[in-house]
Amino acid sequence: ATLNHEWEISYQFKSPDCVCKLAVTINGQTPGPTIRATQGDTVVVRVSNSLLTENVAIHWHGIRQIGTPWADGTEGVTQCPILPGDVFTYTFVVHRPGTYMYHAHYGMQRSAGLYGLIVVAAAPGAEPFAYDGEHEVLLNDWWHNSTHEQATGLASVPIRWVGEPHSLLINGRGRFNCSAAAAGTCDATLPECAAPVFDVVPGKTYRFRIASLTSLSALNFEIEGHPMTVVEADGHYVKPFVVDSLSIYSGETYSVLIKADQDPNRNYWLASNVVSRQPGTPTGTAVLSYLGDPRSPPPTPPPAGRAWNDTMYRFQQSVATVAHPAHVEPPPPRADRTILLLNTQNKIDGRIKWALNNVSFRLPHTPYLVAMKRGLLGAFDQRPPPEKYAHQTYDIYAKPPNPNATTSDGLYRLRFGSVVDVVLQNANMLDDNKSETHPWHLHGHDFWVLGYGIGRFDPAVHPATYNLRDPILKNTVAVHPYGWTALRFKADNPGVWAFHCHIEAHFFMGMGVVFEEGIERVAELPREITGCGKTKGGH
Ligand SMILES: O=C1O[C@H]([C@@H](O)CO)C(O)=C1O
Repeated sequence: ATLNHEWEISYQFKSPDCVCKLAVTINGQTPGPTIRATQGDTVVVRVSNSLLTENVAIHWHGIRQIGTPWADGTEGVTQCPILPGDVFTYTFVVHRPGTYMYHAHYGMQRSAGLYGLIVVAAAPGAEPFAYDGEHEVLLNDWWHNSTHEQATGLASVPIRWVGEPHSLLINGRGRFNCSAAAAGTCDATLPECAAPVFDVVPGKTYRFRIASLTSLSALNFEIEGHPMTVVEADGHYVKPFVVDSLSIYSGETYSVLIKADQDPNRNYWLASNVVSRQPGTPTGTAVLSYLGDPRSPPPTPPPAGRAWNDTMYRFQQSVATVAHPAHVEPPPPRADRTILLLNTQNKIDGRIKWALNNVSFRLPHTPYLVAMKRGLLGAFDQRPPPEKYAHQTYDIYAKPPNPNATTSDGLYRLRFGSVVDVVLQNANMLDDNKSETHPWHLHGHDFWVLGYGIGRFDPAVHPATYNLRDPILKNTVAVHPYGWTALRFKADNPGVWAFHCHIEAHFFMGMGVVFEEGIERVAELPREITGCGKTKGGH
C-alpha cells in the first residue's frame, strides 16, 4: 500500500512539561503523529515548511532507504534544506517490520520538538513472540531555552554547555516544578502536561515499543513491579532476556513484553531516569493503569532507577543483546577494511569540539549526494579522513595530549559490496577522569554488533573475541565510557550516509563521519534535493 501524509511544520506555543515555550511541531503536535505501516508499504510524506525563518529536513531513522538515498533527510549529506515556504515530498519503502522513528536532521532542530515514531507491522505470525495489546513509549529530554540559544552557546568561547535537561518527557509530557519556574510561565493544571496513562487488563501480556529521542541523556526505563522481557532492538528480534531496568540511548528502540500480573487494585509508575551523566533532572513519569482510573496515582514513589554511574549494568545489557536464535543473520566472516575511530573532545580556535582521529566533522554546504553524483569538485575536502590513530600508544585514560584538532568535511569512500569494520574507541575528555557514553547511529544500514570492551582496543587481540555466531543487527549502538564497540556492515546501499553520535550537541560539535558507496549506481536525483551551495542555479 501507499500511505500518504501531509505535514505542516510550524512553531507553536507548547507546554510539554507545564512550562510554555516555542516548539517545532508537525500539524500542531509534538511529538508528531506516529507513522503506522506494514512491511513493504510505501510511505509518502509531503512536508511543507511553515517555520517562516528556519529551514528543515526530516530523517527516517532506521529506514534503510534502499534505492532512495535522497529521501534520507540529512541536511548537507543527502539534500539541501527545505526553505521556509517550500514543500518537499519524501517517498520511501519500509522494508523491515519493527520500531523506528523520525526526527529533524538540521542543526539542533530535533531538540525543538520535531520527532515521532514509525511502527512497521510484521506479517501475521512472523514474530517470535505473542502479546495481547501494544503500547508505545517515546522518551525524551527537554530544555526551556531554545535550540538556537543552545547551539550558539556550544559554539561560543568559553562554551556555554547545554547542561542537564529541565524535564524528562514520556510521549511528550513531563512535569516541571512550577514553583521553580518564572512567574506566569508554568501551569501545572494544563491537560497538555498531565501524566500519560497506559491501560492494561489484569492477566494480559503487553508489548511496549520504547524509543529514545533524547538530545543528550542516556536513560533507565522501568515499569514499576513489572520485569520486562526484551524482544526487539532497532527492528531486529532479540534472544529474549529479562531486565527490571532497561538502559536506552538516544536513537535506540526496543520492544519489551510485560505481564499485567501485579495487584490489580492499584496503579504503577512508568519511570525514566538519567544515567551515565550525574543527573540533575527529576524522574520522568507516566502511569500504568489497571484501574481504568488514571487519577488514582500509584501509592509508592516513582522508581529512582539504577545508580547513574553503574556502567557495568549498562555494559552487561549491551553484551546480552544478541539475535533471536530463529532470526540470526550471520555476519560475513571477515572484513575487507577496518576503520578505527578514536573519539576525543578537542579544541579548535578555543572552541570545544569532538573529533574522530583528531578530525572534527563539519557539514558541507553542498550535499555530498549531489556533489558526488554530479562531480562538483571543490564542494568538499577531497582528502579522506584518517583511517586509524596511534592505537598502540594512545592513553585513553588521559586527557588528549594534543587537544588541537582540525576540521574537515572529507568522507570515507567504501568499495561497493565490501565488508567494513568500524571500531569506536572512547577516551578521556578535556576534563580529568571523565568519559561519557556515546550512542552512534549509522544511516542507510544496519550493522552487526561484534563486540564491546572497556579499556583500550587491541586490533591484534580483540577481533578474536568477536561474536560472529549470533550478533544483533542494529542501527544505533552505545560506546561506553573508556570503552570500545566493534561493528561490521556491508557497503551495499548506494548513496552517501552519515554515521554520528546521536547526542544532538555532540554531532553539532563535530562528532560524526560520512561514508559513500556505489555513488555510480544511484539513480537520477530528484531536483528537489538541490538548490544550495554549488547546486544553486539549476545544476
Ligand atoms: O561536549 C560536552 O561538553 C561538556 C563539557 O565537557 C564541557 O562543558 C560535556 O559534558 C559534554 O558532553
